[in-house]
Amino acid sequence: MAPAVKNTDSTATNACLAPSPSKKPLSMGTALPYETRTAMHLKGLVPSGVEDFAAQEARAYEQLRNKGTDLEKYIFLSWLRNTNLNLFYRMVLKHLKEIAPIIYTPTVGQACQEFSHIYPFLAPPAAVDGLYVPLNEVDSIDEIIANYKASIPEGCRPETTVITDGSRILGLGDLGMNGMGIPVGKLQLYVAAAGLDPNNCLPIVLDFGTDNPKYLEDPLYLGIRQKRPADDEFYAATEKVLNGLTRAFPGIFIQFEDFNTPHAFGLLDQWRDRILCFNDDIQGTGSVILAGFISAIKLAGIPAADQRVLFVGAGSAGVGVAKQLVDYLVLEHKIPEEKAKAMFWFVDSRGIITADRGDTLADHKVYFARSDNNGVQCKNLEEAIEFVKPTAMIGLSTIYKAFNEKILRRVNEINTVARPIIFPLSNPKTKAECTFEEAMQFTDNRVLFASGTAFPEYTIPSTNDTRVPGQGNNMYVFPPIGLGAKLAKPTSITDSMIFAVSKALSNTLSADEIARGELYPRIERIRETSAQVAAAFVHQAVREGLAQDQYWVDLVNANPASSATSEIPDGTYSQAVLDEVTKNMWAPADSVHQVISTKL
Ligand SMILES: O=C([O-])CC(=O)C(=O)O
Ligand SMILES: [Mg+2]
Repeated sequence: MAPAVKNTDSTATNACLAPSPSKKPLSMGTALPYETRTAMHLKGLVPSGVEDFAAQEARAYEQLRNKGTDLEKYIFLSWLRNTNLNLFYRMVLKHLKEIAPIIYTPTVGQACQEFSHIYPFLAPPAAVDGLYVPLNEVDSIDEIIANYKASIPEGCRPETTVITDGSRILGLGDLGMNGMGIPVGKLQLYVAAAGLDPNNCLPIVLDFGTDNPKYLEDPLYLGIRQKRPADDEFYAATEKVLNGLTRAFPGIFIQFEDFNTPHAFGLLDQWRDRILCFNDDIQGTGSVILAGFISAIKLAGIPAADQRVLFVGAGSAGVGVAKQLVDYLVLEHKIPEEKAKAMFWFVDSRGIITADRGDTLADHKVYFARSDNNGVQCKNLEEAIEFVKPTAMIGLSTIYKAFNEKILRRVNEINTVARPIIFPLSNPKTKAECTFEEAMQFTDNRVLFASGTAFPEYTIPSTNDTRVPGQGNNMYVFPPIGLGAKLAKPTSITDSMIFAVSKALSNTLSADEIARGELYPRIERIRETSAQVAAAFVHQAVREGLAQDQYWVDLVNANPASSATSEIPDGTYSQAVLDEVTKNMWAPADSVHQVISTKL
């Protein structure tokens, strides 16, 4: 893995890690030198051994490895984060490939389902996860935010927030307040992947009830026990929270996450031109899948215009992804919009979505409804495959094993020339349409693959060649978008910025990764690729005239990356901007002296 990028100004970098007079001192335990222990009246309160961060890290890693299940590992890591933030991030960065599937998908899904049962007994102010905003308290949002401000170290100020109401957590459905695990997990990825300062990241759950009877009846459920409000009340309450947030923290970057589909689209439409916000499931997933798709069509062996893409599942993510792909085909491959749109079919629980199938389509499904079906209605995936003869299948159905052996073999058979593109994107593992191993086995190892959740590598038995599955997960894009937004401070996040991000991500692939048929960069180098993607984002924000931070405007103007217009962003960046972005990435401190030298 690339070494953690260091900020040149370690004092500024770690200001929020340092003990502040009014707060509990940073827990560095066994790493505190004798003289500091004496000064802090801690002599005799810790074992006498003084060790460096590397030794602490080795002990923490040993303890992690000794946990029997992934959920126990998740609980241990949450505890570590709350007790020693610096150590937690040192370990996460060092073992990201191993730890990401625990703090993030798939284990975070199980952690959310169990959230009320595994909730720790660490109480504020010692440990504050973020904001829990109950529906009946939205009028007290200023007070809630003031409480939060008082709980974080002096000098820190939230600049990035991930907000959910838990109504559609991954592919797991309505988990109510238990969905808090997602903003917490996403923000850990912001820090690990793109170097956001962890103390300036704010997870928020809107505890607006749940329609899931399992939780309403669970005696240990910690959210409010009532059904979700009607739309009017939902939007009015959300508005109060968002207004409170932007009042307290002007310019804060807001990521909407895992709202049910109508609300995901509704909130984005309502807010995207008013505040600095972004929907990760619509725009983030769309962007990351576009990046994988760009890479896949380069390797598939047929012209882009000959792709026939079958989407399985028609929620916010699916439609968001398909719209990004249409835009790309129009802008990049100069395919007229109607023709590009006709390269896509959607299957939902009633079969292929057509204009004449007899049901009232949800608004977001109308754009892709087919009207060239001559009255033919395909009722299920098998029929749809025979009708469409897809070159690419993108699963966002949350139906476990929907891409079974028969389906995969058939898609492989149809694609004698092109390599089949199979993206089982549903999350977590228990919802994935197929595994990497299955996709390899049932396509004679020809598949171009990306999944939403992390799958193990696969070794082809006959050749002993080990292949790495692409993780088509928005973790490759939301962290750099958040970093780029924090730096350039655009007034809003535009489609062109998202487009630039996809192009930039696809450009990060190394020659070796491309040669091995991989569609995403290896996770071990995610800090490096996040910096590149963030740099492209900053360039695009300036190019569009929306960046408000004069420093970045001047830097980009002095170092233009290309002559791309804002309509067709190319995802390029200059070395000068990349260097500066890299310098602005937070990294955990390497030694106790680095943390305490200026503060004690
Ligand atoms: O969290 C993830 O892994 C991807 C995502 O946003 C979702 O599935 O809702
Ligand atoms: Mg999500």
